[in-house]
Amino acid sequence: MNIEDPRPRLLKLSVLIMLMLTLLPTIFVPMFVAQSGYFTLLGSINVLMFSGLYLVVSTQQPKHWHRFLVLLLGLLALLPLIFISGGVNSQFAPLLPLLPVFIALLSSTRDAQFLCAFIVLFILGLLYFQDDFVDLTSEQVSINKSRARAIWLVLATLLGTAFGWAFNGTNKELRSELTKRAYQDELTGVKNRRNILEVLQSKIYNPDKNQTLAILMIDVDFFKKINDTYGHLFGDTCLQQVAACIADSIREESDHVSRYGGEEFLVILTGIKPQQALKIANSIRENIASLRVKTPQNEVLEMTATIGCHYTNFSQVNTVEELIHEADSALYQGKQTGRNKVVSSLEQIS
Ligand SMILES: Nc1nc2c(ncn2[C@@H]2O[C@H](COP(=O)(O)OP(=O)(O)OP(=O)(O)O)[C@@H](O)[C@H]2O)c(=O)[nH]1
Repeated sequence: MNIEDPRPRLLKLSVLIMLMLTLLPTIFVPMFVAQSGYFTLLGSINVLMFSGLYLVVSTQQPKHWHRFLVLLLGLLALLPLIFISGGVNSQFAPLLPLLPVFIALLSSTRDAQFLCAFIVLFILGLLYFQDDFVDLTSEQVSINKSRARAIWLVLATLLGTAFGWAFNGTNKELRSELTKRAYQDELTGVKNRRNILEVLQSKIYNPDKNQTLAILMIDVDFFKKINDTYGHLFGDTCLQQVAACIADSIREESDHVSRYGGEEFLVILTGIKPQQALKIANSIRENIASLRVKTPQNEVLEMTATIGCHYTNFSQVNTVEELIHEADSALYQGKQTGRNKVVSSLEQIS
């Protein structure tokens, strides 16, 4: 359960930006500036590469290797242009520090770090072998100026990578906080209603149809009276204790507990036999009944809960609503017939 990953959308947008960044200068720059035909040739090849890439990322489901393709084509587009236009003095060289930022946002911090190391070595190599390249711009630049530009390019690349790194760290924290808030009940820390409904939904629509399940709808008895007598804050403390008590009574690996709303909790027990389900339901009821909560007046409060239990098999379930309705009906029956009991669709006990 996770918030949607924005990177596939970012990837598509980035490829579109790269396409525009190659298409527009290839068309318009020759209209205003006299330059070698090689630039137009390389520009046209880049336009073709990015058009193809845009087609791939916009027509296919996002795949991990798309990000590497973007990285590879980005380098293939940029490096030859830099080679023929003056190395570290090229007008394209300032685009190099942007690449690790792009890759950090589109792929991962680790990929950005690798790319950063590659670009730094590339810049140093450009400076070292400066005189061995053909510079089609024929611009004369002193060695001191070239060194200064190389230093600034290296610094900008390192800073760009550090920015991507920091951004990804913060983004990861925010996303996990957002996921937690979206799926966890703030008061009790157990799953919230949305979360448990998604768990049920996924179990109904995914295979393993022969798996059995029991749905327990648990409602604290006379909770309004607790609130009215001791106040809402104390009521909240009681709900926290009940939630913890239910969580302690179920099997961590196969069962789920949620606060369905107000003083109502929904529990899912999976891959379980009917008698086991009733045993767990009953132990939850007994454990809640044995809770002792100290009131603000230093009294000791005892609580009870009524539990509606519906037992079935995923092959017999069509909708989540149908399941909830069955457990709700059993709970209603329990409330009508005295509370502090488990009422099951299989049999009634205690
Ligand atoms: N403290 C607290 N109270 C809540 C919360 N959500 C719902 N309630 C209260 O829970 C009470 C539910 O009352 P009722 O639905 O009448 O049920 P009940 O008093 O438990 O009676 P039965 O369910 O019939 O046994 C109401 O007073 C709500 O205000 C919450 O988050 N905190």
